[in-house]
Amino acid sequence: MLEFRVVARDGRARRGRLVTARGVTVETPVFMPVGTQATVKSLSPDELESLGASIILGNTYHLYLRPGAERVARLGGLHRFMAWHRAILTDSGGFQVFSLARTRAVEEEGVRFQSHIDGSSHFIRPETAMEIQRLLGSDIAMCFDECTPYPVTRDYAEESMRRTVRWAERCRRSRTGDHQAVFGIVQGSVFADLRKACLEALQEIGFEGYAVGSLSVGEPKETMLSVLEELAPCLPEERPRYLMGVGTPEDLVEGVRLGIDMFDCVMPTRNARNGALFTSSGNLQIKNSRFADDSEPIERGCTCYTCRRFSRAYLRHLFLARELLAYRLNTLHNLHYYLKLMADIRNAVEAGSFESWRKDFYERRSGGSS
Ligand SMILES: CO[C@@H]1O[C@H](CNc2nc3cc4c(=O)[nH]c(N)nc4cc3[nH]2)[C@H]2OC(C)(C)O[C@@H]12
Ligand SMILES: [Zn+2]
Repeated sequence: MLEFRVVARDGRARRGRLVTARGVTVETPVFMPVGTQATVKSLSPDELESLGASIILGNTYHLYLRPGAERVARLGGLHRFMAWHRAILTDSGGFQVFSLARTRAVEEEGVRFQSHIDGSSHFIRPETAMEIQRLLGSDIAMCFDECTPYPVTRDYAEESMRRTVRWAERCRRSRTGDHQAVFGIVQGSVFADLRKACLEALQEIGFEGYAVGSLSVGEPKETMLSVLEELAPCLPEERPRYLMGVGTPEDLVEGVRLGIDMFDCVMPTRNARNGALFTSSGNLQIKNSRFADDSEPIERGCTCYTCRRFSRAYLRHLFLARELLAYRLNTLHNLHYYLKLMADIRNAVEAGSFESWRKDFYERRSGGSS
């Protein structure tokens, strides 16, 4: 059984503690590095641990297609397979089928799609998605849902949300792994009444945590924030609240302000591989020629492995030369930035100084990118 306790509040912001059934403690608010194919790209599990990561995200869709969930189970499950012994949350495939598969057809029974890897045909039912996550052995499994694109008509959003609720019921009735918690995913696009109806239906079914889905799917920032403003306070107080696929550093700050506990996003790792580096005064693009002779670290005062040893000039050289070390050093810095941001946020909420911390955060960023 997943334990969760709110240990401090500051406005709507919450400081919490989540303990998985396997006994791993996750301090919240928390950012989950994305490890789609059983790896957080370019980093070893030891490096992830030294960065302070406590929980990472894996993907049902990808691991089902390759190397196969039964194979991972035969090899001891996902924790053993990737030698990550802290917590793992697996997304159900609901989003990936819609964002990655070559073709897809949604039916009441499930989703028919063609693999983005080799075009092979597949049919995933809610029960299949839960069986895959049971075989992977993640600590938290997500319901199989339909991620609604943006924008959609209200009729489409309602029909899709009702199907997501029926699928959630089937997921709840499915066999799950020992020590595995299941989170429901709230849908309803940008329609507050549909979002609330979905949440009520999911609470009727009963889940260990509640996620907000179908955001960070191309909608304007203010739309995402207004959906959260309305919905977050309705999410059960005593259960973890997870905002899927979010986001930028500012998104994390605003998400915490509105009462969210858990986040995941490809941004710190994907941007690292594209040379976009996060600093407290904004992003910098390392391939920019102004860094050619810059002996400074990415950010002065950053205590990450990369900033303690290497100059911007060296990182630019590696990136332009497409050296593998470029991706590793950039990823180490970006994930350190995200995980340290969340640690600072946890401290601020716990101290009751989140609003003044937030003001400083934006002041530092309005100083323009370094
Ligand atoms: C900023 O990063 C881009 O935006 C996507 C993240 N945004 C996102 N919204 C999500 C919604 C859902 C959902 O409703 N249900 C389920 N089960 N999972 C979900 C996962 C989601 N992730 C990343 O996905 C791509 C790779 C397209 O670019 C990234
Ligand atoms: Zn750094």
